[in-house]
Amino acid sequence: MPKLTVLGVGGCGCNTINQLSHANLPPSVELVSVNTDAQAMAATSSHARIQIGPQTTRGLGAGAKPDVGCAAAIESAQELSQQMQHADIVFLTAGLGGGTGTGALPQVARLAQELSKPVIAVVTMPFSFEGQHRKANAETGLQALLESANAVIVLPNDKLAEVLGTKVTLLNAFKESNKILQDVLFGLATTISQAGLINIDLNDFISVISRQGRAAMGVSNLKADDDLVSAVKRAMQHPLLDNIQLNQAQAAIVSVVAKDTIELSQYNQIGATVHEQLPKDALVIIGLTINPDLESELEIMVIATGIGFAQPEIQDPIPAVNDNYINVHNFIKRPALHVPEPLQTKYDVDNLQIPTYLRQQKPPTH
Ligand SMILES: Nc1nc2c(ncn2[C@@H]2O[C@H](COP(=O)(O)OP(=O)(O)OP(=O)(O)O)[C@@H](O)[C@H]2O)c(=O)[nH]1
Repeated sequence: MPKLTVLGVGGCGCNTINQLSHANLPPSVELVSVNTDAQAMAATSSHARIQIGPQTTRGLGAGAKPDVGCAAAIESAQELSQQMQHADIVFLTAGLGGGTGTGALPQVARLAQELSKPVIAVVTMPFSFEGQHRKANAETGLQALLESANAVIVLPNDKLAEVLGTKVTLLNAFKESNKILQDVLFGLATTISQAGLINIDLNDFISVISRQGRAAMGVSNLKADDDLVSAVKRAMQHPLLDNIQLNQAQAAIVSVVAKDTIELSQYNQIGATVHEQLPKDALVIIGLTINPDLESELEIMVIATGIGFAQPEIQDPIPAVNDNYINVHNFIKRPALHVPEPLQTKYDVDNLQIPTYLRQQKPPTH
């Protein structure tokens, strides 16, 4: 079974790993926490831990300096490479804007690239109220990452307030943002290892995710009397993702799970809707798995890759006051972000949930 290795780098990356470790992911997914901050990392639950840059940072974090994060990754390059060498696909995740994630993530992606591993990175951009300095750090880190990772999925933290409402707690908002990676991992791990009626194998995945650039990902399901075209579009436009131009995507992988009553016309419609959103010459791979016990009519997962670099958004939804105005950084520095209760959201949570067939799937036996 293909092995997916996920490295969460820095405070945000380790929060995500911690959350994933409670998510009952398939055994083919390996979770690794990577941090300069020894104390914060010790509180993260994962399969493996790598404290990077023990000489450079003495276990005390990178102090919001990306140069320090970068030096730490270089110092620990051997350990990082060893951890990734048996992976079939490498996932990287971090919050950009601080020191460790911003500086180390592009280095880790480069190491994975040297090992010829396909790399998907999922990163957050800081809230506007965290200030210009963090924002500029994050933009620089993102550019460096786009050069070394293949597919980069960007989640601007400002979208959390926009989509979830300003009353959502910070912990719940983070949980929702970290859940996107969880959905991707469930989708990928299960789809590649599952024999479908129309099969998607690891090589199909690699040919799609190897396209350099930004990426989009989403899942949705179709209930009785629902509109199929809207369900496909929902899977292609996750509300927490950065505004990206799907009409520039070079490739997409679409995994459809359906009851045995799926009609040929529905299958065609899914393909046609995905093609309509992408350039004419985009590579689209569609897999189909039949599951007679599915709760909904259909479940759709889409990953679109190779998207050109979108222009950064010009206006700040929340004006930055100064770098110390609200220090989210210190807030989230608390060890072991606990996993909060399910939250109420303004959008239709069902359409963003992990597909039922993935949730209900029993871990494969080796
Ligand atoms: N969505 C989300 N964003 C987070 C989370 N934790 C931190 N962030 C964001 O990520 C940015 C970077 O914070 P950290 O990950 O703590 O920083 P770091 O990479 O460890 O860097 P140093 O602490 O300077 O070594 C913050 O400015 C926040 O915008 C989280 O759990 N979820």
